[in-house]
Amino acid sequence: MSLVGKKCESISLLEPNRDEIRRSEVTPDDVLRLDNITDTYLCSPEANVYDIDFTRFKIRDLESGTVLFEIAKPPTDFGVDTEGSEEVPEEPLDPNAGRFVRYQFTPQFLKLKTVGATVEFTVGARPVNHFRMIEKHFFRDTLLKTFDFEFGFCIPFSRNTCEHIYEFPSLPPDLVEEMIAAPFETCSDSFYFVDNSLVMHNKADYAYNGGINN
Ligand SMILES: CCCCCCCCCCCCCC(=O)O
Repeated sequence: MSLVGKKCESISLLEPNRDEIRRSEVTPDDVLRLDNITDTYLCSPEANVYDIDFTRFKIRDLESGTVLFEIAKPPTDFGVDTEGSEEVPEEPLDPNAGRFVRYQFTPQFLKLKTVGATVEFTVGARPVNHFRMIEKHFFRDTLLKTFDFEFGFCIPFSRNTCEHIYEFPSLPPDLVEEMIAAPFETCSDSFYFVDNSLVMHNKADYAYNGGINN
């Protein structure tokens, strides 16, 4: 299927296969070809039939070891119902909650050469084969770099940790200045595939003006 440019709204799903897994038609090759940030999410939250749940994320500078960002998901959040007698899971109001992250870094971040991103995640009852993330970073209409990371195989009900190495692209100084001056116009799409089927799509945007008049 063609997913060229920003016109990515109409994504259909195949009929459930014999395992009743709805496989997305969006392939790794489709997203590798994208030359702009998508206007929409290319799969629904329900596409995550493997119950992959990111529980911890850390970014560190590999040269100095400095931790630049760290977040951990609190244990499963339960609310109390109006009777106060029984705990019931809270329903998120926005179905896309948790699919978008906003990062605020200082200009020094753009001088880094390699960053390690450690992610911890759990998986549900199904074995997860060929878990792969393709992540595309853009500034405005310019593709800065595509990262393609393999998580490999995960056994059912496992908790997994791995660190992926981001090698920064060489950015011209005038582009760096523009990125610093234009907070949140740098953004990324992260596409997660299991067995070449899109199961999750997350988005992020970035400001690199931390510490400058703010
Ligand atoms: C400036 C272009 C290269 C940028 C490399 C950025 C490395 C930061 C890794 C953080 C990505 C997290 C993405 C997410 O949360 O979905």
